[in-house]
Amino acid sequence: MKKICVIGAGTMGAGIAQVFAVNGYMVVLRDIEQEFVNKGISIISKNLSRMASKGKLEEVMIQPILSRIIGTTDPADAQDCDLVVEAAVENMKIKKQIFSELDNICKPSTILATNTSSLSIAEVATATKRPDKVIGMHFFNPAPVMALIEIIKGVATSDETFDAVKALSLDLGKQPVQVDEAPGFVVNRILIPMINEAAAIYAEGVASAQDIDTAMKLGANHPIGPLALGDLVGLDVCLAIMDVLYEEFKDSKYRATPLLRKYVRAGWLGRKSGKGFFDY
Ligand SMILES: CC(=O)CC(=O)SCCNC(=O)CCNC(=O)[C@H](O)C(C)(C)COP(=O)(O)OP(=O)(O)OC[C@H]1O[C@@H](n2cnc3c(N)ncnc32)[C@H](O)[C@@H]1OP(=O)(O)O
Ligand SMILES: NC(=O)C1=CN([C@@H]2O[C@H](COP(=O)(O)OP(=O)(O)OC[C@H]3O[C@@H](n4cnc5c(N)ncnc54)[C@H](O)[C@@H]3O)[C@@H](O)[C@H]2O)C=CC1
Repeated sequence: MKKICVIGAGTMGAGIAQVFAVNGYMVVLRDIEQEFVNKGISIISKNLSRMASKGKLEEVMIQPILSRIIGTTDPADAQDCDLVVEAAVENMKIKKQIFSELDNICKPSTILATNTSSLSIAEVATATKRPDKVIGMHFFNPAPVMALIEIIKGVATSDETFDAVKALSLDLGKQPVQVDEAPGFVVNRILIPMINEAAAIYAEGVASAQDIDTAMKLGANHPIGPLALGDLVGLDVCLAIMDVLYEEFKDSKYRATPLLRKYVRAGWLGRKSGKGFFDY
């Protein structure tokens, strides 16, 4: 595989595009508005400069890496890509629309992957005529830093598709883990309910947001507190995951804390909106 299309230039799409470009792949980075594409590319540029300032990347490499990323709003630019990684919003209806469009645009051999946090790969695949080539390729935030990729097979995903995505993940320097489709896969089924619980503790006035995060950093050796992590992930994404877990398991332990929904309704999404549990 040489040419990758990343759909969505947001929190994850920009990071995923960076990972591929740094590893020598050509990347088409597509979003629905040019300003979102531009913002994604500027975040990548800033990250590369930060890496260079820390001696993690030769300054002279920045331009060649950026030149491998083509920003676009035109869906047709995915046409000659060997793999698509979709990182648009965590909404099944929108993902199915995207996959149906990609199925008509991309060459028959193209693998269509989704970076979904929790949604059914099998259901996304029903929007295409190539369910054997639809797979979950789940990067973690921030994608340039986190080593894990959960590779999630839908019921119809072929072994050939799985093997190709596993080999690609290793080529990116990542550590793939095989997951058979289940709500929330592995990490999110454990991690996001923890964030939700931290929000509940905060809502009940048990401790301040800062102290909840300090407690978990000092008491559980987490690198970042659960509320700051929720702000990093995006409270909209956290809420979407909790709603999927609750919908799929019908178990009240996955009920989203009302405060989380209130913040999302207020547009308090965390880092990406400038305010969540903390101000940015
Ligand atoms: C929701 C889903 O579907 C799945 C998910 O992603 S769940 C969330 C999973 N992610 C996590 O749990 C993140 C846990 N947090 C951490 O690991 C760390 O807090 C962190 C890596 C995010 C930041 O680390 P930190 O030590 O607090 O800050 P900092 O020193 O600035 O960053 C450490 C390194 O990461 C890099 N970095 C930090 N944030 C970055 C970003 N957004 N993009 C790129 N690089 C970043 C820094 O440049 C630095 O790199 P070097 O070590 O090469 O210098
Ligand atoms: N935020 C996180 O920590 C993680 C999120 N994910 C998953 O990755 C996906 C993206 O999440 P984020 O990057 O956080 O979201 P985000 O909200 O930061 O970015 C989503 C981007 O998709 C774009 N978009 C929406 N509809 C589109 C379409 N039809 N075509 C192209 N682009 C479109 C939006 O304009 C936006 O720029 C979601 O499925 C999420 O669950 C996976 C791992 C971690």
